[in-house]
Amino acid sequence: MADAAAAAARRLRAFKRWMRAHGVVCSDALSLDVSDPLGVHVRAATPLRDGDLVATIPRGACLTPRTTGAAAAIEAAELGGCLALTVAVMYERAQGADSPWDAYLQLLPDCESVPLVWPAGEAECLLAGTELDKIVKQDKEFLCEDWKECIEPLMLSGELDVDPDDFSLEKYLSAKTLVSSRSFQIDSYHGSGMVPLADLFNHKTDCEHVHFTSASDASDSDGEEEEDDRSDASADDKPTTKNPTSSPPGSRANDEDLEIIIVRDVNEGEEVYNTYGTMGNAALLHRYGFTELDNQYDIVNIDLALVTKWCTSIFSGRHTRARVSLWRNLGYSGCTSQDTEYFEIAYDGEPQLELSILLYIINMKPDVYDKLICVAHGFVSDEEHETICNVFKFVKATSSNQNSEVNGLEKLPDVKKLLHSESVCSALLSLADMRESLYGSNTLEDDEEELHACCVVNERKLYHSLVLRVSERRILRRLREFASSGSKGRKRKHP
Ligand SMILES: C[S@@+](CC[C@H](N)C(=O)[O-])C[C@H]1O[C@@H](n2cnc3c(N)ncnc32)[C@H](O)[C@@H]1O
Repeated sequence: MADAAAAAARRLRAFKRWMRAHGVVCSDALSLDVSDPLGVHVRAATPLRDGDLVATIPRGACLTPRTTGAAAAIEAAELGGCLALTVAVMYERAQGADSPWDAYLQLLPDCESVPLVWPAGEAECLLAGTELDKIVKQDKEFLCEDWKECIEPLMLSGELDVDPDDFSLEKYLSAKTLVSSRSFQIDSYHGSGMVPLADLFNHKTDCEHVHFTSASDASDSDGEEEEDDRSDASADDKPTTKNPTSSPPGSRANDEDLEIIIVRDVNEGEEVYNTYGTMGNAALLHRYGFTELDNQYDIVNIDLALVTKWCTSIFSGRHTRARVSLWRNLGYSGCTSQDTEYFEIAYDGEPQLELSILLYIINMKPDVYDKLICVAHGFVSDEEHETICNVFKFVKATSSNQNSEVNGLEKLPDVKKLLHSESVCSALLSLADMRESLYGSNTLEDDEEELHACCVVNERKLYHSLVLRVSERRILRRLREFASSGSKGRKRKHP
């Protein structure tokens, strides 16, 4: 333990020398704390005030596909985005002490503990039923393909003169985890890169203390991400330096330094946080290997396939297909990712509007449905809730079971109120149960108890996967509360 602490302190001293040699200026007001085995923390050595400039970093000090010794080979192989940066990181790591970034790279972990590099059996078991269950398996498949198609040929071409062990699939996945958890969009010339010092700040949702910006930053606008890696599910959330679009793509580098500026006061001794974006726990664990308790951006998804499974357990397959088709003809769809269509359940348990509308249509009485399909095309509007308003009005006019609440129906809250019907809520309760069953036989209370007893330092994978499971299952509990409030005291009837 003492040896590990001494080695960490040595690496930090070497990094500080490296910063001085490369023109990276870090204010004495920031202290870099390497005493935690889980990683570096940046702290305030003295009180920090909004507007304080605490560091400047020359763009040339950043490790990018342009600045690496492998730049020519990367360009010749026409690698772009995340793949190009991952090759740059692998190449510089392979150079060891000869790499200009050696002291910086030595400060980084071998890999970030994201599910991509968890042993396959462990990932399967720990993530069963969660939002990451399928994604991690797909990631691995895509990255293996990328390695076979791009990295192996580059290595075999001899252009880089590297030891094949340094470009193995395992090393590729490790470098990829660093790129996914630490890279920034710098500017259109450098693209995405590793920014020494800037990548030492940890994340806190909606409570960051620092912003990264360039010296001539006038526009204060985030840059466009040049991202071609299909497995990089949350590329939108990547932290960016500000004003990166000031030079056109492919033009010469902008030589202004990147700056780190305080945007929220920090007391002496407190940790100085950045934000990596507004992300739920699934995205945080997927990309960065950690989670946050009580994360307001958490969601849980219900696949359309689960909805149709529920529907066919009550109605016929024909009924299911016809109702989904009417829903689509009214202009509705779910969210899509790769080959899956799904609906989001928000942190507070509220289902995505499109899901409630689908359940409403599924439960519609056959005679009303038969009349509606003939006129549905005329109801479609650009305003999603206007379409469903038209449907409500039609149902009211057609159905014997007239609903006076339809009068004056204009705003989204009115629509939501009508969708909070007995039949929709009862379907939501069934869907919550079906979604919950994917987690296996443990109850939410079992998971909460296990989380309570779990040590984040010694059982990091278990801890963060439990936070993810518990967060998702609490949302399902809130969905049940939401749905139960809709069915209370009402008689079961068709909409
Ligand atoms: C950009 S680095 C931040 C610096 C990092 N702590 C280090 O040791 O270099 C991102 C990584 O830091 C860790 N991290 C960042 N914010 C965290 C948080 N709020 N809780 C736990 N780990 C965090 C995760 O391992 C993440 O992948």
